[in-house]
Amino acid sequence: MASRATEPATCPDSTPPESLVPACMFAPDQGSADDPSGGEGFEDGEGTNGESVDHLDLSNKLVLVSPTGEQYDSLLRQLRERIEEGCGETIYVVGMGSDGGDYGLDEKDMEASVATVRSLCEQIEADLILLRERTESGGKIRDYLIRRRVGEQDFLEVRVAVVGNVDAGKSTLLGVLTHGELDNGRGFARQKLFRHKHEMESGRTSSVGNDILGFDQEGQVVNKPDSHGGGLDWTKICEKSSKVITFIDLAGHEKYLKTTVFGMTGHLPDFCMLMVGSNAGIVGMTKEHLGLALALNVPVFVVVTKIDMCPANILQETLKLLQRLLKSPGCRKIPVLVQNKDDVVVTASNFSSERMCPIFQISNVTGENMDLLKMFLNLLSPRTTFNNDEPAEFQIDDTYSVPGVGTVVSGTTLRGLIRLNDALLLGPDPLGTFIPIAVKSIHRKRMPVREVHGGQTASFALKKIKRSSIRKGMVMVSPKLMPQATWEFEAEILVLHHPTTISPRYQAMVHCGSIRQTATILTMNKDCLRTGDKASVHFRFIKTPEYLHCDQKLVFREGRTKAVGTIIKLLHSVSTQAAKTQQSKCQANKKSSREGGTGNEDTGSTVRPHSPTTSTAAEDEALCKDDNKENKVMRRAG
Ligand SMILES: Nc1nc2c(ncn2[C@@H]2O[C@H](COP(=O)(O)OP(=O)(O)OP(=O)(O)O)[C@@H](O)[C@H]2O)c(=O)[nH]1
Repeated sequence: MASRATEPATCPDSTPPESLVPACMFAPDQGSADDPSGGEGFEDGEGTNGESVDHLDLSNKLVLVSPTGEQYDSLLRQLRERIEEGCGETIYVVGMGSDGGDYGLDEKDMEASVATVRSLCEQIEADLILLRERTESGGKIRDYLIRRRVGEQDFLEVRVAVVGNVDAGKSTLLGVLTHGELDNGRGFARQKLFRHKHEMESGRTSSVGNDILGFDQEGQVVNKPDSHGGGLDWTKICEKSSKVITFIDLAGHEKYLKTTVFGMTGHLPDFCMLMVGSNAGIVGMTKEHLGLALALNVPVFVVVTKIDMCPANILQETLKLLQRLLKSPGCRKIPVLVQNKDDVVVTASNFSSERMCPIFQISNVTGENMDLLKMFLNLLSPRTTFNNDEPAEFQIDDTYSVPGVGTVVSGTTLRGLIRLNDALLLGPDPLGTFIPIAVKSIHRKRMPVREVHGGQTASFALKKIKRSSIRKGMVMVSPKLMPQATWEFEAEILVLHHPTTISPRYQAMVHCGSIRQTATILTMNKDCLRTGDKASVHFRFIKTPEYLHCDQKLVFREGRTKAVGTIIKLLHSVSTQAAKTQQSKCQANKKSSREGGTGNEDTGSTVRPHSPTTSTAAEDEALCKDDNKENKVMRRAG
C-alpha cells in the first residue's frame, strides 16, 4: 500500500453538494510538538514519509535537504519498504515533516530535497513523477509518485471490475478510456468493445469482457487503437506501459447476474468501479452490485456518468441518494466527491486502506473530468502482494482450443511463481484427483513471457491435455502443496435476500473464486434462514469436489436469492482413493435416479453439465431457468 498523501486542512474552492465529504477531510491535522507521531493520520507511528520508524530522527521536513550518510541509508531503506508494500510504487511527500514544524520548503531547499529523492530513486531504479505542488506558510510542498522501473516485458497489473445498472454507460466509458475517442451519446464508443453479435444488436453486455488501459512512466495513457479496425494492440500497449489497468467489464442486466457474480469472484478484482447514470440514479442492479463488492471486500469507487445531459437538480438528487446509500449501516462508507487533482491524490493514496469511497462525475460525450478519472486509475496500486518463494497456485477461469497450439487455460496466479516448463498439478478432476502437467508457453496480456507471479493474470498452453477435461474452477498448483479436493465444507453465511426461508436440502449456485457449482445445504445451526440472518452452514457440492481454502469468500445464489459468506472449515477433503469411491457411488446414484429420481443430489439426480467456456447470454439464461427449477420442489415442500 502506498503511504498516504496528506494535505493541510483547506477545502477546494468549489463547494461540494450537501454533506458529501470533500477529499481534504482526509488530511490529518498538522502535527504538533507534543505529538511526535505527527497526528493520527499516520499509521503505526509512521510519519509522512515513514520518518519515525527508525532510531534516527528523520521527522524534520529538512532531512532531505542534506542528509548525513546514516540518514540517507535509513531513508533508502524506508523507501524500499514502502515500494514493496505498494507493490512497486508509493506516493512520496516532500516539504512536510511530522515534527510539528511549518509545512513547506523554500525554492532552494525544495531543489536540494528533490535531488536527494531523485538519488534515492536511482538507487532503487525507480521513476519520480510530480503529481502536485502546493504552497503553505513555510513554502512549497510536492507530492511525487515513485514507481519502480520494470523491464520491457513487465508492468504493474491492476484489475478493476466495472459494474452498474444497464445503460449506466459502462461499455461506453471503457470504449472512451481505452480507445481515446469520445462518445456521441448514441452508442458510438461502446461498439468497439462488444464481443457477441447479439451484444452489437441489443447494445447490452452479456459476457465477461477484458479491456486494457496502459500508463507509461510519466502516467500518460499509451493506448493507440489501430486506425483501420479500431482494435488495440495489447502487446504494444504492454511493452510501453509501466502500469496496465485491466477492466473486467461486467453485464448490467439482471438476467446476466450469474456472469457478473462470476466476474467479481473469479477474476479477483483489486477494485470495483460502480457506474451510475446521473439521470437514472440508483436503479436496478446498482445496490445489488455494490452489495456484492462490499461482501467480497473489494474497495469501491463510483463514477456518475452522463452529466452532460442531466439537469443540475437531478444530478444533485442522485448524488444525495448515492451518499445516503454509501453511508447506510449496510455499507458504512465515507463518500468523497473528487473535484480536482488534489482530491485525486488524496483519495488515491487513502483508497485501499480506508472506508473512503471516491465519487467522480463524468461525461463520456464531452470528456468532462475524464482527466481526473485517468489520473486516479494511474495511481491505483495492486492490492495483492506476492512472495515468489510460496508454492505456486493458479486458478483457471477460462479454457480455449487454439489451432496449432492446443489447449490453453487462462486465469489468475494467486501466489508463487510459475515458469516456462514448470511441472504443476492440474485438478481436481471429477474423481478429485490432480494430474501432472507441463507448461508449454505463457502469455501475459497476449504477450509471450517466461514467468508470471502472484497477482498476475496469464494464459498457459498445456501439453497433452484435452480442453474438455478442464473446467473453470480447476487449479494448477505446485506439487509441494499436495492438493486435495473437497466435497463438503462449512461456511459462515449472511443471507442478503431471500423471498421466503432457506432450510436444509436447499440448493443454489456457489461462486467461490472461479468455482461455480451447485451445492446443497446439508445442515445449519438454525432451523431456517430469512433475509438478514447469519448462520454456520454445512454445504456439499453436487457434482464434483473442488479445491478450496479456509477464509475464501463465497457467494451463494439462486435467482434473486443471495447469500455471502466465508469458508471456515473443509469437511470432506478426499484422498484420491476416497474420491474414486465417492465417484462410483455418485454414478450408482445417478443410475438409480434415472430409473425414478427426485431432483436432489442426495438421491443423486441433479447433475448439471458444466460448460468450460465463457458464459454467453444463452448459457446464462438457460442456467437461470435451471437455477429456478432446482428449488421448486423444495419451495413447494416448504
Ligand atoms: N449523453 C451521454 N450519453 C452517454 C454517456 N455515457 C453513455 N452514454 C450513452 O448511454 C447508452 C448506454 O451506454 P452503455 O455504455 O451501453 O451502457 P452499459 O452500462 O454498458 O449497459 P450494459 O452493457 O447493458 O450493462 C449509450 O447509448 C451511450 O452512448 C454520457 O456520459 N453522456
